[in-house]
Amino acid sequence: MAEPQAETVIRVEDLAARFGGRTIFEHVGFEVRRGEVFVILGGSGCGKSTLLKHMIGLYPPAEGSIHILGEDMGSLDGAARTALLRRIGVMWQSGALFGSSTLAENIEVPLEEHTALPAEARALVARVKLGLVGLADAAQRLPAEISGGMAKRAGIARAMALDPPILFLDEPSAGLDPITSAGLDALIRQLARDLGTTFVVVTHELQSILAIGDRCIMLDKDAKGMIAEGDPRRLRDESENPVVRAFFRREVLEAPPPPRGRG
Ligand SMILES: Nc1ncnc2c1ncn2[C@@H]1O[C@H](COP(=O)(O)OP(=O)(O)OP(=O)(O)O)[C@@H](O)[C@H]1O
Repeated sequence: MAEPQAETVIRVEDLAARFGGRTIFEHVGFEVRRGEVFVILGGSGCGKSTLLKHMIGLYPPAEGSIHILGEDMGSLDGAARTALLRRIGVMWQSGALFGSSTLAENIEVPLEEHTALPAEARALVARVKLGLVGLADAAQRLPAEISGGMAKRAGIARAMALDPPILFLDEPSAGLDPITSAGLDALIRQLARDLGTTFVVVTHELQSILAIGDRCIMLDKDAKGMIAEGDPRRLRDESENPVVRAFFRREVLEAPPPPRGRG
């Protein structure tokens, strides 16, 4: 969990996203602090992925600004922009591994692209990163030979290859069963705690939000913007916004039943 006064590593101010004149959201503003797991949540189509893509510089803001590690994303170009982008890691929903390369080779790709490390050092870094996500024994396997949960872990290991202080995860639980998803949540918390990595996680999985999120924001399609910000457990218990309450309650009802045969 982040220190109360931890440094701000991301500052989003009055951000608007529009496509062809259509507003997806506007007046979005929040801060992410070093070492916390920050969750972007909301129903389908509210703009979670669009916000993430703005934060990693894939889309220019229609209005407003995004500062990452003190740098204004919008004002950087060329080498300064590349240098900043190297300091953030991204794991896309699918894991997006290269199918014909082993897991170790997958992790070496960003090292080959962005560093002058010799082959033995790259191999060593790949082993360390796979060890961090519990895949030390799977280094020589191909993506087709591993489970969905392992592919997500490998995707996180690859996103960590260059030791970024901030990691963005797009729907990490998508396509996973509840037990595998809970294991991934535990890994995310462990990495945040042990390495001090800041996580920004896009998800609409309530169990994950409550398990990993120090703080969150909730986007809403109808409001075209943010409708809540804060500790997700407090929002669940105390929010007076009916949409926020419905979001948490609906999904609680959809959660799997507790195991039978106890008590
Ligand atoms: N490049 C784009 N051009 C035009 N419209 C886009 C583009 N990217 C996203 N949109 C639109 O923005 C809206 C929000 O999409 P987005 O994928 O960000 O939502 P989301 O909250 O991540 O949804 P989900 O949970 O279903 O993935 C959608 O209506 C989508 O069609």
